[in-house]
Amino acid sequence: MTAPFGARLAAAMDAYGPLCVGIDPHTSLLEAWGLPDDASGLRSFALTVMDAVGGRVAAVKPQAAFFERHGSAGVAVLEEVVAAGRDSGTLVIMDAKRGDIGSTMAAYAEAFLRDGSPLAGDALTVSPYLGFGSLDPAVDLALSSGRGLFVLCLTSNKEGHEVQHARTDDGVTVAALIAARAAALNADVDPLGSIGLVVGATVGDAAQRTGVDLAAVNGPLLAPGVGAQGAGPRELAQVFGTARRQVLASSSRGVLAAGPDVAALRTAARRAADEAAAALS
Ligand SMILES: O=C(O)c1cc(=O)[nH]c(=O)n1[C@@H]1O[C@H](COP(=O)(O)O)[C@@H](O)[C@H]1O
Repeated sequence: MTAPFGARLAAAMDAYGPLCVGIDPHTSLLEAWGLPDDASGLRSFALTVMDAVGGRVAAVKPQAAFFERHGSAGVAVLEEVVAAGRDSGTLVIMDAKRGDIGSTMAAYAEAFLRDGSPLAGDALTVSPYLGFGSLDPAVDLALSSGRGLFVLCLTSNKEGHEVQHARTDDGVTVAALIAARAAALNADVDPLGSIGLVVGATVGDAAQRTGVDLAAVNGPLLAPGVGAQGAGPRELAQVFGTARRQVLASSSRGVLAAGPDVAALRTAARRAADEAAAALS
């Protein structure tokens, strides 16, 4: 029986530091690495990143869009990344941000969270903006298979405010509602629940302003926005306050820009992990 995702992530963060390396093979990065903008270039890029950081960081987060844009050959590379994560003992957070009505969500859950599916990593990013309850099939399958979810709560982009900071008739913000639903699913789990939230490292004091109680979530907090989007150690410490031990900082371009040299990628990932650890200790 696989241990729950929350426990596996907590152990990985203790061992390697609170950093997730995002695998976002942008056209501009393929070019900078001297690779063609096709499935062969994508494969070389993604497997070089796995070679550099596999077994050395807590998690990797392949961004599905950059694989899907190469069609079925790109999706096959995404499957190889999932397998490489499993082989190296590095957790794979599939960043596909799925969200749909419940009956369709069940099919997404089968694709990304079911044992034996080639696209099933250890966790999946999901969007709750069709209603948190629409995610139930993913919640159920994640919990029963030892996997996790990261539910978008306070995203790193400024356009997210209009939805996430909006208030219900009762005056509660949408973000606070989402955080409370995740907290209920993680109640009493030790050391960390498996239903995490996405809270951008760039959001400043948004958690306080929206009434989101991050510490009460008792689950992992994926914090993208580190590096290329401008957040650093100071922002991490400011945004997360007393919830720091739950945070998994995420950086994609900030690390990937060091490639294609494997040693340079390793050094960049180590530096980012050490900085995150210092900021969140
Ligand atoms: O879910 C995410 O990972 C995510 C949520 C969010 O609020 N903001 C955000 O940037 N992301 C993702 O995190 C990655 C950020 O990449 P960099 O800006 O290059 O570090 C991209 O893959 C985004 O899709």
